[in-house]
Amino acid sequence: MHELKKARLVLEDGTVYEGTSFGYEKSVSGEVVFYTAMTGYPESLTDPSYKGQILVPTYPMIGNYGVPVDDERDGISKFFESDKIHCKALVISDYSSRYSHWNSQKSLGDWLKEQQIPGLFGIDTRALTQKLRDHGAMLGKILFDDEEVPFYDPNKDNIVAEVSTKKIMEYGNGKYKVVLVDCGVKNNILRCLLKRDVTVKRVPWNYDFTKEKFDGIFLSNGPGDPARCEETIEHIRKALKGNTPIMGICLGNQLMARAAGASTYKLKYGHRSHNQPVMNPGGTRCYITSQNHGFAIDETTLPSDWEPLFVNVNDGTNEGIRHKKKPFFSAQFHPEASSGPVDTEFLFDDFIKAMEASKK
Ligand SMILES: NC(=O)CC[C@H](N)C(=O)O
Repeated sequence: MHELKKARLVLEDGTVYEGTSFGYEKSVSGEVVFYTAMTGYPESLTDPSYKGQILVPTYPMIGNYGVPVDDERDGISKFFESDKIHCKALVISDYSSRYSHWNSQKSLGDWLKEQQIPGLFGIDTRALTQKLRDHGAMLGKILFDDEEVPFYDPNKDNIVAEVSTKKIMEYGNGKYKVVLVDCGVKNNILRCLLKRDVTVKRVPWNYDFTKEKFDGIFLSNGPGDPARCEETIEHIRKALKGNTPIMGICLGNQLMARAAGASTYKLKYGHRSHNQPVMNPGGTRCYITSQNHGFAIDETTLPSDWEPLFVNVNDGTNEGIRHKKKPFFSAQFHPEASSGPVDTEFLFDDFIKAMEASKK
């Protein structure tokens, strides 16, 4: 039988975990982050917001439902969130080489090999997660044999430029014309817009959309530190002077805040899961949300014409903002939730209503 290869995960504090390779055999480095969702690895691996990160799911059994077929509808992948895997590597506890699902086409290990992404199993991901929770997010590297690679911090680079579309793309033929600023957009944002009678013009992260007329402006999710997206922030700052409705998600929320004059900061270890509770400040209803972020808005720095829209019930951090008078709002969590609970998809309806109201 083919000997399974061993490899090491080395953290910046010197901790070493030994695991067994089930993906591509290549030494890599990035920011090590954990997520506690039980399902959704095809969606998470293809989420451009994980660019530069080594992903650690805490759920112990991964791979058991394989990898879906790569079908398209209207030019958009049906089951993936983008056209490739974006994270640097996957570190898990137990790998299921035998998989079963009506829609599966290949094993997770084969997919990782094809996409040249390393995967390690046999690592105590719960112990690793406790370490990351105590210490905060850490840099790490996966090393094969005697290979050496330097530590790499994705938050120091403008990685949005690497995942954003290089060319302008148009989708749908709906009533509302929306410009989608692609900072690393997840496909489900496109799907959620298109099913609501929208025509989408998808543009690169640094495209000056303020020179054209749209019914709405959409700011996507994306990887890395929002402070690195100065060009996008500059364009949003101009758009905030007008009245065209703007909605933002995750990185889009952070960029909206920075354009408004607020600041963002890095959370100790971030929110990555399917069960993050959020509430409207002073509200009575709780929404369960899907999240994947390491940065957050410092609510105390919001200018007086803005207000918090959602707050995280676990740690009290800000989860969204809105302008007090103009139709601008954004969420730190993922209302498009792929994967994850769909409690907050109504925010897309709110965006449509805002466009409808501003057309009148
Ligand atoms: N999913 C996202 O858009 C993430 C936003 C940002 N990169 C963060 O980690 O906070």
